[in-house]
Amino acid sequence: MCGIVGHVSTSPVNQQIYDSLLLLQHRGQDSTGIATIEGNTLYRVKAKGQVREAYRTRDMRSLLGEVGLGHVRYATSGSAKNEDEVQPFYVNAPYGIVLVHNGNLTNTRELSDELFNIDRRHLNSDSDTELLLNVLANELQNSISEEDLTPDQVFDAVSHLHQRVEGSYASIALIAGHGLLAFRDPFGIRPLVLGHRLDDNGRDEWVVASESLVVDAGGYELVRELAPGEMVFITTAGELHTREYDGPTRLAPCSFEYVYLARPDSVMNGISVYDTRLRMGEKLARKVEREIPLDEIDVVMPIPDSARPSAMQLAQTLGLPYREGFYKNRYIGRTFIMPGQKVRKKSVRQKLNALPREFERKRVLLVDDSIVRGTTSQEIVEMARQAGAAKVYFASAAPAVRYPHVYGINMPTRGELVASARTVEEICSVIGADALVYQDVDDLFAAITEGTEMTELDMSCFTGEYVTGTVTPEYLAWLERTRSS
Ligand SMILES: O=P(O)(O)OC[C@H]1O[C@H](OP(=O)(O)OP(=O)(O)O)[C@H](O)[C@@H]1O
Ligand SMILES: NC(=O)CC[C@H](N)C(=O)O
Ligand SMILES: [Mg+2]
Repeated sequence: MCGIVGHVSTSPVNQQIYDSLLLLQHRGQDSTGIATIEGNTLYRVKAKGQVREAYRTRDMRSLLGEVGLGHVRYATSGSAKNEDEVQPFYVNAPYGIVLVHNGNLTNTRELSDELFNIDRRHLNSDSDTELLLNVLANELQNSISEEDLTPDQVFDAVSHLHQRVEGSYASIALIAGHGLLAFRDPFGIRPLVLGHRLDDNGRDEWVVASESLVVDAGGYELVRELAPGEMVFITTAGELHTREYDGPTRLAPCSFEYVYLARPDSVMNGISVYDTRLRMGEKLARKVEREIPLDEIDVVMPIPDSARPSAMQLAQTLGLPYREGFYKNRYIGRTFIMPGQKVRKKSVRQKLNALPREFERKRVLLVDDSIVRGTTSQEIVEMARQAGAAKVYFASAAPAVRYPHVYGINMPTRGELVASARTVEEICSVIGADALVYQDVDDLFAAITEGTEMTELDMSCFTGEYVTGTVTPEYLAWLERTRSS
C-alpha cells in the first residue's frame, strides 16, 4: 500500500504536495516522488527514503506549477531497492503523462506480453505501475480524435484500461497541458477520496488522496470517496469532470486498511478507521473472555502504535486495567512495511523498549492489531518475559493471516506467514506465548461493516478468497517463485 495525492490549485502546489505526503508517510517508506505541470512542461523529482530526507530546497523550487501529484512507495512489485521503480513513472506520448499508483496488478505477465507484442511498447522495469501507465497511454492514444483532448476521450481510455487490467489500483496521473486524472479499480480495493475548497478569490481547488486525513489537514471539505471504477478529470483551470464506469463494479475494499494500514483519524468508504478498531477490541474482548479466565489476567497492554484503540477498548470491555508497558522510539518507522526480514527483526528491538515496572510478576495480555510474519510478536513476548512477566498472553485484533495478499500489501508468499499451515496452538508456541487468541473472521467483518451499507470486503489474506476471481493457484505459485520479501 502506497500513498498517493494529487492537487489542482490556484497557487504553486509544490509545498502542498510535500505536506500531504508527510501525512501519508505511514503508507510507504521505501521511496517518494513529486511531479507538477506548468503549461506543457512536466517537472519531476524522485528519491529513495522518506519524505523528510528525500527532498532538498532546490528540488522543491524546481517543481513549478499549480497542478501536481505525489507518491510514497511501499514496494509490492519489483523491488524496494530499484531506483528505476520509484514513482511517478513518465511516458512522453501522448502529450506527456506521469502516473502514481497504489495497489498491485495481478495480470502483469499478460500485460507485459500484450504491451510488447501488440502495442509495441518498451518497458524497462519490473514495476506493475509502469505497465499501468503504458496501458493508459496506449488507450489514450487510441481514443484521441482530431480535436484536442476532451474529458470524454480520457474517460473512454480509462474504461478500456479497466477492461485490460486486473488486480487493485487507485491511481492519479497528470496529462501535460491538460489536467489531472484519477481513477479507482472496479472493486474499489484501494482507497481514493476527493476534496474541495475555495481559495480567497472564490476559485475552486481540488485534492485527491489515499486517505481523508489529507483532505482535513489541508482545510478541504471531503466531497466523497471515488466509487469503484469511477474516473475524475480536473482540468488545469480547475473544472471537475467525473464519469462512473459502465462495466461491472463491486465495492470490496481491503480489510487490512482498517486493521493496520490506514491512520485511525481517516474515514474510508464512509467508515471511521478509529471506530472500526474500537469495535475490533470489543469483539476480541468477548473471544478472550471465552478462552482465558479473566481472573488470570492482571493487565492489558497494547503493542504500539496501531493496536492502541483495540487494546484500550478490549480492556474497558473486560473491566481490566490498561497499561502502557512498551515505549516506542518515534524516530523508527513502521517495521512491517520495511523491506527485508533482517532489517524488520532488528527494528522491532530498536523501536520498542519494555518498562520493567509494568511487567514484574504480572500476568499480561498483550494486544496487537495483527500477527503477520510473527516478527513483532516473537520479540515482544520475549521482551515481556525478560522484563519479569509471570505469564504472557497474546491477542490479535485481526484473524490469522494464512494466505498471501496480492492487492498491494507485501506478503506474497505463504512460507513467510507464521500462521500458514499452523494451528493456533502451534503459532502460540512459535511466538512463545502462554495463550493466543485470534479475532474471528466474521467478527472482523462485522467490526468494519456494522451500521453501514457495505456488504463485501476483501479479506483474502484471512480466508484465501480473492475478490477479483482472477487469482488462481497457478498465479500464486508463480508469485511465490518470483517474489520473496
Ligand atoms: O507479525 P509481523 O510481521 O511483525 O507484523 C505485524 C506487526 O507489524 C505492524 O507494526 P508496525 O511496527 O509496522 O507499525 P505500527 O507502529 O503502526 O504498529 C503491526 O502493527 C504489527 O505490530
Ligand atoms: N503498495 C503499493 O501500492 C505498491 C505500488 C506498486 N505495485 C509498486 O510496487 O510500486
Ligand atoms: Mg504494530
